[in-house]
Amino acid sequence: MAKIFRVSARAGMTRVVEPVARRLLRLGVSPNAVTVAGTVGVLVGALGFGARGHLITGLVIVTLSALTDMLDGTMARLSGGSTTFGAFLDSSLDRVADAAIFGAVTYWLAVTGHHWGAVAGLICLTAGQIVSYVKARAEGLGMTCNVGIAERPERLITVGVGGLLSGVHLDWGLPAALWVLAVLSVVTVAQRILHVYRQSRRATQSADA
Ligand SMILES: CCCCCCCC/C=C\CCCCCCCC(=O)OC[C@H](COP(=O)(O)OP(=O)(O)OC[C@H]1O[C@@H](n2ccc(N)nc2=O)[C@H](O)[C@@H]1O)OC(=O)CCCCCCC/C=C\CCCCCCCC
Ligand SMILES: O=P([O-])([O-])O[C@@H]1[C@@H](O)[C@H](O)[C@@H](O)[C@H](O)[C@@H]1O
Ligand SMILES: [Mg+2]
Ligand SMILES: [Mg+2]
Repeated sequence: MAKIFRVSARAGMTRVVEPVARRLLRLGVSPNAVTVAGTVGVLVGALGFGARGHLITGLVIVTLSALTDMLDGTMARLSGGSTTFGAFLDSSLDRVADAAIFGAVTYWLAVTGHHWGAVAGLICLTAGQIVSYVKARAEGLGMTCNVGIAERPERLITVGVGGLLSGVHLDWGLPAALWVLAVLSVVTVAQRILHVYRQSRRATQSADA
């Protein structure tokens, strides 16, 4: 369900993203520059504003910056210049951005006395990084791992909805969203490990046959 929604959301976003990508390419901006700039934007929004309790300002800056993650790949594809380093940089800086976002909200919850919310934030931070690591490791071993109930867009949107609710003084919003996401992230880790297990078992069976 979330996957179908994501695919159609992505198709819709492409219509907006492509003209911007073409224009940036004409201006001589490289996909790698956009990848780096988007990450710096997330760091400023999350650490400079979110962690200090300016949730709405942080949310706006982080959302605009995180959306550039669709722009860099589109620019690379349009220019026929997708690179191995670009793919590596994109995924690696996504991990930095995710750490800043979940680190920021966890810190803010901890210093404002929402200790159980902070615990959920820590689970989201670590489980989210494991979700990505499991996929990267599987791909490094020649397998695929495009499964899971809480992939990156779902994770960002869920924390974004929580940040929005707490930002308009519904204080339960962020802790509640983080607890939902903590469960979904742990489930995603399990789904991915199971997916890799099945692939490797099939590979062993066909090698034996
Ligand atoms: C209660 C539970 C509720 C759950 C509800 C959730 C349901 C939501 C369902 C769907 C979500 C819809 C999302 C919107 C569409 C997103 C579509 C999508 O799939 O986006 C993925 C992308 C891009 O990913 P990626 O970087 O992997 O792809 P690229 O297109 O860039 O291609 C990569 C390849 O390109 C080449 N390349 C790249 C770069 C480069 N420099 N050189 C290159 O060569 C190379 O070949 C690469 O391999 O986007 C994302 O993942 C970004 C997420 C977008 C969503 C943003 C939403 C933000 C919302 C909130 C922000 C949270 C802020 C919280 C802050 C709190 C307060 C501080
Ligand atoms: O595994 P996950 O974190 O849900 O989602 C991943 C992104 O975060 C990563 O940056 C990208 O390069 C991967 O292809 C994958 O889409
Ligand atoms: Mg990208
Ligand atoms: Mg990315």
